Amino acid sequence: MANDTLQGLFEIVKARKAQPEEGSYTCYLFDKGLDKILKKCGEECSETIIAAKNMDNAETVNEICDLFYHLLVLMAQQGIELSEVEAVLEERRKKIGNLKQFHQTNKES
Ligand SMILES: N=c1c2ncn([C@@H]3O[C@H](COP(=O)(O)OP(=O)(O)OP(=O)(O)O)[C@@H](O)[C@H]3O)c2ncn1[C@@H]1O[C@H](COP(=O)(O)O)[C@@H](O)[C@H]1O
Repeated sequence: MANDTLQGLFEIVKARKAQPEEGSYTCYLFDKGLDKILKKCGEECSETIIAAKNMDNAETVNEICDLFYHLLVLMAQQGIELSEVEAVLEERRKKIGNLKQFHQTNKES
């Protein structure tokens, strides 16, 4: 579900890059270029931290959505596919499982 939502948004972001559209905020970011996109990622990250420190979950969720969106714009800008991120996460998931098993085995012996 979350995967489909991110994938759907990413498809729109990539479509904006391929075919600029009037009034599109995404196109505005691509026009400005990498430095602007990186600045926005930094800002949204800071705003997420502030919202979380304020214990405001509704605001934190909003800021996480802004951050996800800007990260997807960054990925499109750099030619990174969502499948590359998923593949790394999937590899890590396997490794974490192995590590737990390793600690468990060591404790028992
Ligand atoms: N998910 C988002 C999304 N999240 C955040 N934002 C924009 O990110 C900006 C963040 O707000 P800020 O106040 O930090 O920035 P700002 O002052 O508006 O802009 P800057 O001058 O600082 O760049 C807002 O303008 C939001 O509208 C988004 N803009 C677009 N999308 C989605 O992207 C898709 C394409 O949108 P368009 O490119 O606008 O057609 C649509 O499906 C949208 O839902």
